[in-house]
Amino acid sequence: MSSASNPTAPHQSATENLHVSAFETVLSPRELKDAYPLSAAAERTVFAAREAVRGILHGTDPRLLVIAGPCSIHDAGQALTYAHKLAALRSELSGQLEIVMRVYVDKPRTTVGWRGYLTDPHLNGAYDFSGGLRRTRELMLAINDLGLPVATELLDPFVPQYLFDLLSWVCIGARTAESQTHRVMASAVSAPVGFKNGTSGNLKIAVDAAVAARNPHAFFTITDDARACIVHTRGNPDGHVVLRGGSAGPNYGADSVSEAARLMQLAHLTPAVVVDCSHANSGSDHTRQHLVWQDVLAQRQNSRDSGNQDSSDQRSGAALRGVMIESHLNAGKQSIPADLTDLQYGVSVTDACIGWDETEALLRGAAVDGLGSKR
Ligand SMILES: O=C[C@H](O)[C@H](O)COP(=O)(O)O
Ligand SMILES: C=C(OP(=O)(O)O)C(=O)O
Repeated sequence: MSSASNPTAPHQSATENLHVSAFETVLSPRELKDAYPLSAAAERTVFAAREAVRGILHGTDPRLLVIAGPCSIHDAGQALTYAHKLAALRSELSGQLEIVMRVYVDKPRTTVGWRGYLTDPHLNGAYDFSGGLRRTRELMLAINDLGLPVATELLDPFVPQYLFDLLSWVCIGARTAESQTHRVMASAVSAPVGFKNGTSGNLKIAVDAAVAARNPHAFFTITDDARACIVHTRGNPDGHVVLRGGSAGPNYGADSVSEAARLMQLAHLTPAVVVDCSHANSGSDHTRQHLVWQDVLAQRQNSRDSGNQDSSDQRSGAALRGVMIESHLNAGKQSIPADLTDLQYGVSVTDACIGWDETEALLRGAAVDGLGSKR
């Protein structure tokens, strides 16, 4: 497989490339897929998980979608250790929960910071994209091969061409849900896509994004051979809303969920909501994620117990289809040290995560009768 070529200095004129220091070629999607082809086992995982997630979102499968995993991947070995644990729990709890692993490799930043395993796999600012693409595809394949489906945030508009076939659930994040580039890209995604509310807490951004992505579009991208092309899409019918809180505070409560459901209904979308227990819903304090988690479960329970079909509890519980947690092998977070041998094992290098023991306890606690079981 060819790899990235050496960076070349750009042609500079009075009006061009004034702020560009180098161009560097990168491997094509086909080269990457030839090196790491979709295995039969991974294809089965992805196909079945997408069907299951669609069933949950559209209300034909009563189980709870759970998206769990690190805020960001920074070490493939540690991610696989986590995946083995989660895969075992997924098969044990599959009657009640559809568990998908967060494998987030392209991180949006508020200003600057480490941009993720795909962009900077060596965590040193070298931006070895080709190495990051190889490592990411190899890791996502290995996780799918375990029978554990993969969820990720799509940030860079060309990256999906390299990974689409491995993804069972996709997120468009709070910083990009209002971006047309991301909305039209989502219209092409073969998996269900969740749109987050804006960092301000603006919920309409997410609903508008799902409406935009449901429609056909045409946009610039690259073919498998990395030629520039226009792709024409049919629209994604499985867009939904992910509530992550905002600058005014959390938005996981019954009133917020019910308002999201109302706006989705008005827009002729299936009212399907996923609650992110982290980010502004926990004030980025991992020790508070369990409070959000318990509230989501209580809303689902209340909805089942409530006789009043028009109550806010009933509406919110009925719309709540999924929950996301940021979870790693060990709790907390760490800064990336100058000497990478100083990294603590299994601890997030971006937002703080809960540890494995708490993750297992939360997942087992959710898999109780009455919250939705596969018949
Ligand atoms: O999910 C991770 C972070 O919340 C997101 O990447 C933004 O991080 P930052 O505000 O630290 O840049
Ligand atoms: C960046 C993330 O979330 P948000 O877009 O909600 O900030 C994330 O889930 O990693």
